[in-house]
Amino acid sequence: MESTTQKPLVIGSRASKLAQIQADIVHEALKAAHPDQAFEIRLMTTEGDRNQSQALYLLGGKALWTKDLEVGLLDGSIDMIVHCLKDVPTSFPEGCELDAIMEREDPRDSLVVKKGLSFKTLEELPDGSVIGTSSVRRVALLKRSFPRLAFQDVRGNLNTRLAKLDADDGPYTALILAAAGLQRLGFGDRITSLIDPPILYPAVGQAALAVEIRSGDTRVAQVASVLTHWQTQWACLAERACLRLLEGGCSVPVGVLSTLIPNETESGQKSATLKLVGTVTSLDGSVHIEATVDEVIDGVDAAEALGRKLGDQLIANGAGVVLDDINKDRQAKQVKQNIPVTNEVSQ
Ligand SMILES: NCc1[nH]cc(CCC(=O)O)c1CC(=O)O
Repeated sequence: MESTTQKPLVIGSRASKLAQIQADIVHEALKAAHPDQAFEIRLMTTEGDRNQSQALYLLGGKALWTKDLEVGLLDGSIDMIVHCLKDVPTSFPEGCELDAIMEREDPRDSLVVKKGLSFKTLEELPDGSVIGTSSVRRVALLKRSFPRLAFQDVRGNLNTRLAKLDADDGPYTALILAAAGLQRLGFGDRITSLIDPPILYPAVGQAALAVEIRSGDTRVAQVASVLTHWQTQWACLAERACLRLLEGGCSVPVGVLSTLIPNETESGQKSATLKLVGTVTSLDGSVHIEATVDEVIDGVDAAEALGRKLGDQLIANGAGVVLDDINKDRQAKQVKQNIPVTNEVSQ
């Protein structure tokens, strides 16, 4: 029985503008589904927000963005966390688990050209143009197709990055940003062009929002489950299973393009054909490994098994060498700069 006298459920979120918009999306959907349940949003800054100085590749740790919120989840000050699924590590701290996954928006990355410049596509950019991105996946894949372009780290939330791009004396000609984030933030008009595979394969989980809860909190799990879009959930859990397998000891520029086609079944039992194209690319773009799997699946377990199969295929096709090199490169730089050694990267 739900009643308005029940204590409000607290939705935790980072405090950036994008994170607030995402928390509002979740809040509105939950209110609509549970009119008698009260909710409130609690905003928190995370280590990732506080430390804007170092390259994400070296700083590592997607947990930078999630840990402070997870502490709140575990101490009961919040009941659920809204995340971009892309930023959620593939394994959770003890006591936390992934719950809902919402319908995915456009998973593609986009080119955002500096205001006042008329270039429309990557092809049109002059040699040596500086592309701002902090994602090793984007750098690796773009170096492969556009070795004549230059790449430079850019940090900060989306608003900050766009301001850095447009600054008169700024170094960047263009940024690469997820279309979904720009659209949610109302900056869809800044998308100069969308970048399709095989130029850029999306990051695992890109463009899907997700909710993390306390393990075994059946009440919150039940409340939040209305948010789940099963087609997105199956595809994204498969992608995450692939990434988890590849991370075994190291972290990599991984891209995955998922295509899920629901099957008509007479029994009402859900079923779908899921095709996954996975990529692992060396940091300089010189080695590029691909694999494809395509199967009929009947649930999340089968989705995850298919994701692991994709990971195994990538290893069989030679991804292991790329993974080892990247791991060594990162560790050497971390040691040199006195940064704690970690194995996670920004996607
Ligand atoms: N790493 C930051 C981040 N995490 C999720 C998104 C985009 C929105 C999404 O994938 O849901 C972004 C910005 C970007 O990559 O341009």
